[in-house]
Amino acid sequence: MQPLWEQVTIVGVGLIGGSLGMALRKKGLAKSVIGVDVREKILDTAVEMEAIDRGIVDLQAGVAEADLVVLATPICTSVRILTEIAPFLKKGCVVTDVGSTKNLIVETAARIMPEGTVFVGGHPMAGSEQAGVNGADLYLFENAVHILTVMPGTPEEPVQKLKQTVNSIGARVLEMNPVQHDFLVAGISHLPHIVAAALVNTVGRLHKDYPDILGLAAGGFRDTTRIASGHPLMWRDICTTNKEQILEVLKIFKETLNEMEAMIDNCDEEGIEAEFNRAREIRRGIPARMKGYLPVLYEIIIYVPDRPGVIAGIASLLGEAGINISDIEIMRVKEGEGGSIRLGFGSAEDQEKALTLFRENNIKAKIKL
Ligand SMILES: NC(=O)c1ccc[n+]([C@@H]2O[C@H](COP(=O)([O-])OP(=O)(O)OC[C@H]3O[C@@H](n4cnc5c(N)ncnc54)[C@H](O)[C@@H]3O)[C@@H](O)[C@H]2O)c1
Ligand SMILES: O=C(O)C(=O)C[C@]1(C(=O)O)C=C[C@@H](O)C=C1
Repeated sequence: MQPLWEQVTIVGVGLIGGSLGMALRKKGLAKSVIGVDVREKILDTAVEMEAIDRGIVDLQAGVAEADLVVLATPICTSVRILTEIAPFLKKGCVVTDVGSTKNLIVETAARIMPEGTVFVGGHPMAGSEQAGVNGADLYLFENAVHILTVMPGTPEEPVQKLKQTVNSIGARVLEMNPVQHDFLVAGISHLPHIVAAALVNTVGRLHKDYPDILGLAAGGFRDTTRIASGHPLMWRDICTTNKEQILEVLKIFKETLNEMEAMIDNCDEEGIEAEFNRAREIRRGIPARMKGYLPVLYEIIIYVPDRPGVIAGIASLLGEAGINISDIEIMRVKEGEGGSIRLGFGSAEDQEKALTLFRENNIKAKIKL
């Protein structure tokens, strides 16, 4: 692909910045990708992981020649860095960010961006609980929604270039204003993190008197609390820069919790069942095959004996039939006996073909709904 940018500078080559650098380089979207971070060691790792072409610790020098700057540090740091770099940006430079909240940085940009430069806020709705460049993933943005907060009066050409960049790394652009963005993500992203942390800390309190409690954690506790392992500093910045919106959704959450508490207290069987039914229905509304809005995987679960070479056998069976495996996970295994494997395919057609193939070969298989 023809490079869209001469030089992209990513400030903060961590999980998101590193993943973005990998995707930009892989797709040939920039002639060079420069990384700026606080320590040489991080930059060396980023070069080794092919996330950047070259690293530089000096912020001013790192952005001076860039025609696209991406701020990918914790949000309060990005706001501070934007203020610091603004006077040194070259004419025509486009600045975007990946921060989880948008009001503060968009307001700051409106005040300080020099004439001839453009700021467009960004937020990829993809990530993980890991932090740092070692957690970066070339395919992190594949099928993810990438929100852009394009403000009225922003020149069309840089916006189009940015949209093309986002689309080229496999994500899908969704335009939103920062106020609406911050309220919606308070509900769909920030509340879950706060609740997960509160859940873990509640069990932490029990842990004092019942030290064995963590050993009892099954799928439910693990599934609902994965994100509680996220970077505390990142989440601190999210909470402080989205205070009002988070407080608003927390109020609704507490009301919901209080209602459930009352139902349980009153042994209101009908009410409890209705509440769980409502939750089940709403959750079913999340498109099952989608991360964000685009289709991702068509999945099958197979049950196989625990024997050396089983996975290789499955892979070649599918390979010979021209079916590509998009994702594979060993779900459960009893050593020496057998286990279940989840396989993901790129289309319903491949899923159907694979199911037939497994059944023809006496491999127990079912579609994962
Ligand atoms: N983690 C996620 O799931 C996720 C998802 C979407 C958006 N975001 C947003 O992306 C941003 C980055 O998050 P992350 O998860 O990649 O964090 P991270 O901790 O993995 O990476 C941040 C990087 O910024 C560097 N950094 C910190 N201060 C710096 C400074 N002053 N100058 C230069 N570099 C500096 C750190 O060394 C680190 O390499 C945050 O604003 C976050 O809100 C995160
Ligand atoms: O950990 C994940 O799987 C994430 O998608 C991280 C997540 C989220 O849960 O909403 C967290 C913060 C971001 O701003 C975007 C994404």
